[in-house]
Amino acid sequence: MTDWAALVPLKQGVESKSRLRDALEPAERMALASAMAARVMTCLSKVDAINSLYCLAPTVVPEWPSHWLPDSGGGLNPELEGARAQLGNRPLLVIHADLPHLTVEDVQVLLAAANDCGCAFAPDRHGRGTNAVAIRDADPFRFAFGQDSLMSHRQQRPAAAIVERASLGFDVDTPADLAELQDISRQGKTEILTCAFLPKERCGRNDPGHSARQSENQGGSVDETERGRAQQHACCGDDASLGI
Ligand SMILES: Nc1nc2c(ncn2[C@@H]2O[C@H](COP(=O)(O)OP(=O)(O)OP(=O)(O)O)[C@@H](O)[C@H]2O)c(=O)[nH]1
Ligand SMILES: O=C(O)[C@H](O)COP(=O)(O)O
Repeated sequence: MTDWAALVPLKQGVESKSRLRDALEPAERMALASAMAARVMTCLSKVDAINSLYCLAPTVVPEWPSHWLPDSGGGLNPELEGARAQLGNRPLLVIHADLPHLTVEDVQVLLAAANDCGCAFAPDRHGRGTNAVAIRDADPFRFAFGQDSLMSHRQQRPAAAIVERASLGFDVDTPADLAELQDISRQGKTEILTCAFLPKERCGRNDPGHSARQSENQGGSVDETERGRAQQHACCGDDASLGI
C-alpha cells in the first residue's frame, strides 16, 4: 500500500535539543537538529509506501522535500493530534527528526507491520520512549510523546506491532548519545558528519578534511534532485504526491 503520509515534528530555534545544552552551543544544537532532520526527510522521501511528506514546525524549511504544517505552539502532542485531524485521519507515520541512523528499510518494515496490525510503534533503544508511530486506521489516538511514552501508546493499542531495530531505536537526546554519534561519525559509519558542523576543537581530532566536509554539509544530506523536488513542493499547500 502506498497511501501513507509521513509527518516529522521538528522543534526549531535555540530550544532545539535542549538536553544537549551542556555539550553544545545553541548554534551547534540547531545545526545538529537540522542535519539529522534533513537525513530523516531524505530517507522518508525514498520510501515508496509514503506518498506525502510533512514537516510540522514553527517555520518552513524550503530546502526539504516536504509540505509545511505550521506549529502554532500548542505543545508536541496537541499539535500532532491537530495535524492528524487536518490530514483527515489518513494512514499516518509520525517519526521523530532526531534519528541519525534511520534507513529506508527501517521505515518499510515499520509500515509493513502497521499494514498487518493496524498500528506499529518503534521504541527507542531504552524501551521507554517512542521514536515512531504508524497508524493505518482512522480511530482516535492520543499521542503521548514525553516520558515513558511507549507504555502509554501500547495501552491505547495493545494489538500494535512493536518494531525494534537498532537504527530506528537510536535517537540523540543526551550528551552520551551525542558522544556515541560522534564516535560513529569519526569512524565514517554515518552520513551525519558531526565534524561538518561542529567546530574543529569539538570534533575530537585534527582532521584535514574538516573544512571540505563543512561546506559539503551546508545543505544537510539532501542531494540536488531532492533539492529541486523541495523547491517544487515548497509552494504547494495541497496534498500533492511526491511522485517518487
Ligand atoms: N513541531 C514540534 N516538534 C517538536 C516539539 N517538541 C519536540 N519536537 C520534535 O519531536 C521530536 C522528539 O523530540 P524530543 O527528543 O522529545 O525533543 P527535542 O526538542 O528534540 O530535544 P529536547 O529539547 O532535548 O527535549 C523531535 O523531532 C523534535 O524536534 C514541539 O513542540 N513542536
Ligand atoms: O515519547 C518520547 O519518546 C519522547 O517524545 C521523546 O523521547 P526522547 O526524545 O526523550 O527519547
